[in-house]
Amino acid sequence: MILALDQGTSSSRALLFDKNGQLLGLEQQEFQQYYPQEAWVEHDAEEIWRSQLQVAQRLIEKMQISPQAIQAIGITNQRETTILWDKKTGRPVHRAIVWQDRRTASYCEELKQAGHADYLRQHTGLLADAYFSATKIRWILEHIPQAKALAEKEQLCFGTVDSWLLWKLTNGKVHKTDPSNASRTLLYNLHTGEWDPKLLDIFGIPAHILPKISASSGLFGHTDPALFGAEIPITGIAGDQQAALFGQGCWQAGSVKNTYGTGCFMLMNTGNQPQNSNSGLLTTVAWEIDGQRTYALEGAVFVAGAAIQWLRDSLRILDSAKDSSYFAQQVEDTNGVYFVPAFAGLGAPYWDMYARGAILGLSRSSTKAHIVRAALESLAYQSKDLLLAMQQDAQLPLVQLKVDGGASANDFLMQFQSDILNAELLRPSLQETTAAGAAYLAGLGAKVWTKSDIQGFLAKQAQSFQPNMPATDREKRYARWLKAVSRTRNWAEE
Ligand SMILES: Nc1ncnc2c1ncn2[C@@H]1O[C@H](COP(=O)(O)OP(=O)(O)O)[C@@H](O)[C@H]1O
Ligand SMILES: O=P(O)(O)OC[C@H](O)CO
Repeated sequence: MILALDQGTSSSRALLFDKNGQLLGLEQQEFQQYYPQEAWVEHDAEEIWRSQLQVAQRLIEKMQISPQAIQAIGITNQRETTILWDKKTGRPVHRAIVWQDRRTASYCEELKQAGHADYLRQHTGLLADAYFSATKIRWILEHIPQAKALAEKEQLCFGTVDSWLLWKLTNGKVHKTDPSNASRTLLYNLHTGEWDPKLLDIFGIPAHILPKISASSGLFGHTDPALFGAEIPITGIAGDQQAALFGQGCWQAGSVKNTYGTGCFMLMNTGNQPQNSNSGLLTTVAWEIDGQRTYALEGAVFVAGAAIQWLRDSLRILDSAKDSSYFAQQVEDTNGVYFVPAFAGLGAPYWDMYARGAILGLSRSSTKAHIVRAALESLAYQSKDLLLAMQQDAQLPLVQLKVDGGASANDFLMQFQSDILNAELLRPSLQETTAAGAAYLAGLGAKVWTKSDIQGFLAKQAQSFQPNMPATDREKRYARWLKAVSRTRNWAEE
């Protein structure tokens, strides 16, 4: 059996897979989001750890399995989210600064003005944007005196969520990450596969706080026996979007998946060479296995399912995210309402840190159902923005898209997505592809499975959504979406 730990932005999950790659059980726990200031987003790193440990322990108890039966653990995680902790006590020096947090936007402008954007682009495949970890690390070092003092004594550790969980699982024995997570920090050189000294210098980050980088599949360490009653090897780590790419079986160059979670993330496998984007996409490591790195092009949308969460938790017009489908289908269309959920600026392909959310086209006849429908449609429009950029970079027409993530359970959304893209969507029967990807990497790393075993698991039935919207309708709606997006641009610029 393989245990996958899937630490997402909205919840922590633990999933058990049997020797045939079948999902045996799942435990999940949402945790608190903190919004201390406009466009700041934080998590309590201790709560991330507690919730992740609890779901794993609960699952083992519920399934009534012996911890010795777990052959390996795979970790997958929300990426970029930044945690700094005291090496001696293991206590975080600040709340985790979440990937969506925009507090370092003005510093990113300074980076651009200082002429660093080209170096960043060429060596990391990323942009000078508040999304990535480096500017968040710098912010903590500058604003939290304890962090600075610990750094001076070489007693400070940095990690993305994978490293933090690994550290806690091994009781402080292992400080490592994998290339898929490292490639989201703005500190990792895509070509050498190492932390880049010039980037560390630009950001003023000491090298000794960084984790060691190990292949995504292979032994990272063993769990402390006090946690589960056994020393379980941790043999797979990947950022959640790359894990989903792996879990969807997108192993060949040119294959694409889109994940609908808190955000939306479209990734295309580009093979063993990093490919530059001319269309606002990111170049990233997909995974490293057996000394071979695979790369991907990625389009990232910051707010997707989170817009539905906002309707539920802030506006309180939904009892659950699932209900969005019911309300959306109470009306034939949005009656001209467009919802641009740029709560955290706009990611790919716009990269506008100062865009902010808007609901446009309201009239006296607008209802809750129109707004809910517009929110769901915004996930599909944002994904179309990504796909067009990807097609431009890859020079390939895309006819089929593999989909997954929490919001992909919404049939209304999937049909609308297929219509607006004019492409077939394939939703696998196992929707937990992120966790499956982590389990596969761990299973390979522990030599429980071979690649061909995993290919056998992947050949399962998928549900297909076929496009069914007249071209003129599709084009008209998308043109209105682009107009709506243009109205949100640069809103918060000082
Ligand atoms: N049926 C649904 N319709 C629309 N959105 C949904 C639905 N179910 C879940 N979501 C949204 O999907 C997100 C959760 O998906 P998940 O893949 O678990 O996210 P993450 O990995 O980011 O924590 C939430 O933002 C939630 O609002
Ligand atoms: O938690 P998710 O699934 O929304 O994924 C978050 C991404 O990894 C952020 O880059």
